[in-house]
Amino acid sequence: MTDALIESAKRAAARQAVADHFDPRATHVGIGSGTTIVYVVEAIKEVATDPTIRFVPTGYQSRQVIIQAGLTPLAFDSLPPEVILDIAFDGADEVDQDLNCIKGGGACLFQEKLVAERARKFVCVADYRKKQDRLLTKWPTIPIEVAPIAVPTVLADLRILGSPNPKLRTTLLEKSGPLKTDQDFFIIDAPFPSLLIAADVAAGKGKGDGSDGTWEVNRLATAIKELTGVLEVGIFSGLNGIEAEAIRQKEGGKTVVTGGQVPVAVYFGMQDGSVEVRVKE
Ligand SMILES: O=C[C@H](O)[C@H](O)[C@H](O)COP(=O)(O)O
Repeated sequence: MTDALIESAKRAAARQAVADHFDPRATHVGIGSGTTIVYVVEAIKEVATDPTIRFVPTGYQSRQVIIQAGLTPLAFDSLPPEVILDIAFDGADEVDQDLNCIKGGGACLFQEKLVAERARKFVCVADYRKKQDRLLTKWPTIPIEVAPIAVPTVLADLRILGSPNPKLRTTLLEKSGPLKTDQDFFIIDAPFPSLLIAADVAAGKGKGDGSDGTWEVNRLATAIKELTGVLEVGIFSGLNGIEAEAIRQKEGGKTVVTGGQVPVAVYFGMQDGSVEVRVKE
């Protein structure tokens, strides 16, 4: 398993995701963070001819990738309230059978969630290492963005929720101290046993509410998000953008539907050079 193989898997997945989902008539496009998104931007650059398209970044690195490609960034908080992104692309650290994702390996989960939820369609691109049936199979921890002053409390609360050894993420050079996010917050990485999907709970594989040591994806995301001091949790679960919009329409636009954070499709670049697409069954 060479680095070159992983990089070409990312590039292949990115090219196919862009070919299938990027419409050159788009006006606003979300661009995520990480190493895989670089190949997405590379592929978009080849087909985006309209200079008025605005690309909404999910943080500092993402903005640099957009600028270096000669595309035009637009800050998330400059988006007029009525504007919905035509599409958002991003990477993922691990994806389960239901397309729930762990994100935040690069500490950008908060802005990534804002952008994903603002998009009509959210599409993820990843290499074969990220394709699993359940979350926390190979990727070891849930990234959680936390207010610095709340770190000791949140660490203690996570242990109570069943995380054996949650840790504050440091920079690569450990002596430089905790890693700071684009919001000047910190990241806690919390391990948990591999997460159940809703069908596992229905099949009696565990309660999924933490009481028997098992957690279902949505329930764990909610439990962590409720801890005071947590800005956002790196579990993207629940509805996708199309499902969230369908509920909004049904309710006459009056109901706030939190969600739309799950991708409509995930493109995995495989070891043999093929690309596998996972969509909701
Ligand atoms: O915070 C970072 C993001 O969630 C990334 O999208 C994720 O870590 C995947 O990154 P990469 O494409 O480098 O594997």
